[in-house]
Amino acid sequence: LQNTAVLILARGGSKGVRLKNFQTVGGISLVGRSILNARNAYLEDITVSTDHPLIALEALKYNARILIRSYITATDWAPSIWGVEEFIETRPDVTVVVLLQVTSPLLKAKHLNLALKKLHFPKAFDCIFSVTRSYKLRWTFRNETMYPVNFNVQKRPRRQDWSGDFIETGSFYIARRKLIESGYLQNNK
Ligand SMILES: CC(=O)N[C@H]1[C@H]([C@H](O)[C@H](O)CO)O[C@](O)(C(=O)O)C[C@@H]1O
Repeated sequence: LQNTAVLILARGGSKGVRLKNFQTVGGISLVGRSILNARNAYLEDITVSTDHPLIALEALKYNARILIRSYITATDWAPSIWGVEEFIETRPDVTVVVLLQVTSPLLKAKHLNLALKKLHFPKAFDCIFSVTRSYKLRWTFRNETMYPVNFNVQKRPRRQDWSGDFIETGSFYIARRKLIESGYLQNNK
């Protein structure tokens, strides 16, 4: 049986927008929105990992659990996986982690549910994350030269010629414990 937990990483020290995770969209804070999104997807085990008292209070207001984030995992240079690893260390019972990013407040509970179903069917996948399909033809600039990234200039694909690229939306990352324990949120399985 799977023990699915939602994790929301919401540190206080955001660089771009001050106390970003506490900012509101339509009168509800980003942290609050993530918690409500999880709950609307029938996920009850919700933890907000933070290093900031105001964010912790906000999370409590929505009846989420709090994890006091360590200094290291709350720094500017810490990747999310560190915060996820810190969380599962405190929760040996958890087998699946749903990482919700507060920067995607418009996530639909329906999509989160579909993703969770996909984790188990048609087979047991290690991870599921949110992407959008893109047919945009991309170029990169390296060593003073432009290079096509995802197509061949001599054989430019038409939209109907290929299945496109998948771009992470950053909305959610679902991963099984064993994958996280190996140090990653994603693989191709
Ligand atoms: C799970 C994860 O890796 N989250 C990372 C996200 C996603 O890569 C991005 O949302 C994808 O669109 O980007 C950051 O917010 C960023 O670059 O500032 C850092 C954060 O650690």
